[in-house]
Amino acid sequence: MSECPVVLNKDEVIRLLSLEDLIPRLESAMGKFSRRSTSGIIQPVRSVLPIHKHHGFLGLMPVYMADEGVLCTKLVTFYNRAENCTSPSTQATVLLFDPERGHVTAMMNGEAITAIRTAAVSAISAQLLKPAVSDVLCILGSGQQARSHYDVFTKIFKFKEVRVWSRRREMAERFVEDLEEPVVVCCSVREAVSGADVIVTVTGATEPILGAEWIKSGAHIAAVGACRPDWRELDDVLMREALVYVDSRDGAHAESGDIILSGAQVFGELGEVINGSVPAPREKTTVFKSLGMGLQDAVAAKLVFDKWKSEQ
Ligand SMILES: NC(=O)C1=CN([C@@H]2O[C@H](COP(=O)(O)OP(=O)(O)OC[C@H]3O[C@@H](n4cnc5c(N)ncnc54)[C@H](O)[C@@H]3O)[C@@H](O)[C@H]2O)C=CC1
Ligand SMILES: O=C([O-])C1=[NH+]CCC1
Repeated sequence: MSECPVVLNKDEVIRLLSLEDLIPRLESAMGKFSRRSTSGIIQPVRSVLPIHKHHGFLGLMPVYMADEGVLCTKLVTFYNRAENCTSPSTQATVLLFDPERGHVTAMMNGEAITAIRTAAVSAISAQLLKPAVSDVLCILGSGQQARSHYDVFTKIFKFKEVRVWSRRREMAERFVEDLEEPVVVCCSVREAVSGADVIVTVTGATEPILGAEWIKSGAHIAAVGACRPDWRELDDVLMREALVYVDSRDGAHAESGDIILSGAQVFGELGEVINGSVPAPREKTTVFKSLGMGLQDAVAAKLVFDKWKSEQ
């Protein structure tokens, strides 16, 4: 190693990563990614190594953005484990490299990056696809992603009501205890999503928990969990009847149980909507099936590192 990398912990990443800077950079990078041949971005579908014995996975998410001079990879572990386990179910480290010389320039906490960039991408999907009048936000799940989605969505949008459901009610109650604004704790998914304009699914579910029959026509769903080809959050009818958008078609066809097992057609990539090459009819029920891309981590990590350098 020719130089020692800068090491940034979770608090530093949170301090250095501004949502205002992140969102336009993500839009621009995802738009560019969806232009493929002219994009100058190399991002293979993530390699995922199963850790059978412990119900977990190790994902490797490299990306090279030639025009931006960004070479990056995230290493992420994610587990499907009991709620009483004290370790976070998603943990990650992001490495930035010098693309010319090959050494690592920065190593940073990837949990913060994963939480913030995933919520920011979901917010971009909601900005483009949610109903013109969106008063009610519903969050299904009460973990790390639930919190980052709550923070980002309530910062960017104005909802009249926010609801949360968690499989164990006490987890939802604990979730709302930390919040300054009132959030309604719901007893069932059906109650939580009924009449909601925007629904975020951020659970560790492996079977569908959200059915088409409970959802208001025209709602927008940011479906963030179920990142394995045999895991589900949404039922077949919802997947087949909604317009389904993804972050990456290749990723979705390789990794999304909601898409693979329902046989749903992908209507477009979020980047294509950003580019204006795929329509975004707000009156239709829409699903953004998020899987996460190395590109999103790279954009966030570069922002963090550039900000850190500007302070030296
Ligand atoms: N699309 C993306 O870019 C990313 C997706 N994820 C995925 O998002 C989901 C949430 O991640 P975290 O918030 O980090 O996890 P977490 O463990 O902090 O929260 C998971 C939540 O799901 C609930 N849950 C677990 N099993 C369930 C089940 N069978 N039915 C209903 N609820 C259940 C838990 O009670 C908890 O509220 C996971 O599936 C994770 O793999 C995580 C990071 C990025
Ligand atoms: O993009 C990401 O980091 C992940 N997606 C699913 C689990 C972790």
